[in-house]
Amino acid sequence: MNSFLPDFEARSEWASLHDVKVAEVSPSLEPICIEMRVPGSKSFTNRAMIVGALANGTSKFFGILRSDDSYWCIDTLRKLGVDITVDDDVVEIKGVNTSWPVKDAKLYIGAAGTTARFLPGALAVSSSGRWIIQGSKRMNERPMSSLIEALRNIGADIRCLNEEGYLPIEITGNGISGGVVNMSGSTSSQFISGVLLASTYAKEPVTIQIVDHIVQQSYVKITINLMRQFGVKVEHDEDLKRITVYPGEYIGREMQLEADASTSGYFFGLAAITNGKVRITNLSYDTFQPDIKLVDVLEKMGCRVERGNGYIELQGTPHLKGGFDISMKEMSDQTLTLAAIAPFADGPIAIHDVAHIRKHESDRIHVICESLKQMGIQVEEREDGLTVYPGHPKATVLNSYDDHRVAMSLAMIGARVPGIRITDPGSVSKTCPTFFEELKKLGLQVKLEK
Ligand SMILES: O=C(O)C1=C[C@@H](OP(=O)(O)O)[C@@H](O)[C@H](O)C1
Ligand SMILES: C=C(OP(=O)(O)O)C(=O)O
Repeated sequence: MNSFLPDFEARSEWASLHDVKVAEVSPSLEPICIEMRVPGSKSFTNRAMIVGALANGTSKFFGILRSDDSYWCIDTLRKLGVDITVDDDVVEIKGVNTSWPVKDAKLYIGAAGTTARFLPGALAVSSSGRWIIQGSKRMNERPMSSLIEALRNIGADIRCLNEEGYLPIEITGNGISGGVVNMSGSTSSQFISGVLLASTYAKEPVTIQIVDHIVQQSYVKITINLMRQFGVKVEHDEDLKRITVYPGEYIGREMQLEADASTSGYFFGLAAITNGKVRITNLSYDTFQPDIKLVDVLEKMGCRVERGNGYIELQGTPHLKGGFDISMKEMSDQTLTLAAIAPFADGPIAIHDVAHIRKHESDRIHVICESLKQMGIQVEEREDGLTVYPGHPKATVLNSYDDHRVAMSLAMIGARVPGIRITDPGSVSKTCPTFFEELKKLGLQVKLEK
């Protein structure tokens, strides 16, 4: 694994640390005590872009995330001929009402699971055009088959160009019909979101029946909520086993996007392990973003959480409680955050139900286990999770494996252990190019080596 090479092609103009080889992180000399804002949510940004582009009329989004994932999504939509103006974190987008002006293009979507899973349906609904979607090396290895199969079942014309079920794919715009489609949600919730987003433009209602369970159901709720806010009728039962979308159209509108709860998790985690205090002033507990629930876990571990009106404050503790089992299925992007916090707790923490994250930006279960072991921490790796035992991590050089969450989680350990060295720290640019700048603002000592 040490010969691992990042895929630099997926780093965009919005990435940071282009020529930085190593970031060394060491503890703050003062207790952490900060009020901060976090960048916009990746999930909201890329949904909003695609819905805004499909829509009838103009949309304006405030508080977008500027990162690799959103850069490639916007770049792709521009290559499709959509008129998009970006001014700092505000975007204006002139919807094309499903008629993409550029009818023939090769579209590079970088490493973004969201764009990879939301765009195919958005293209398939068009009545004409032929496009190729290709992704980063890792995105080309990540699963797409349930999505492709489901879209084909409602009439989409999609051809896999290399291996069946993977990018690159060719999509021919021929409209979609509708009907009942059975889907599995156990690999990725994004497949369900991708079919839902397209279904607005089917000729007949589309009903998705989930044959098993949806990992991270909340992301499907975010999709449904957004579709409704853009004027589309969606009905579902209580446990999201059956969801129906009625034919309609998205109507362009203005919208303030939420801050990223997943990014916030690292800063709450930093307060937790240093007995510090972090208040995030543009995030509310009242959100569908599942990762907000990390604060509940940290509260259970002894931290004090204030869920305010438009802010969340977390005060750490000198004595973090461990000794519990937890299912992270519903907030699996925080698995690595909790695994990095776990050595500082007073008992083992066993994380379950996250087998699907082996198919994310890296094989996350394996990578975090290897990294913790490298620091001398005892871990047990299981197919669906891991157990981390209390210990004293040793400073060492750690690979980020081109995975933003690996880099950000391991960097947190530097808040307690001087000299944690992370190679290719620029991988954070997928969702948070400013991460190491923020660490400095918290008081951590960060050295960037070229
Ligand atoms: O829909 C979304 O915005 C997301 C869904 C989740 O993916 P999976 O359901 O594939 O795990 C999550 O991990 C990802 O970061 C964002
Ligand atoms: C899994 C993630 O991203 P993606 O949207 O590429 O699936 C993530 O951000 O942790």
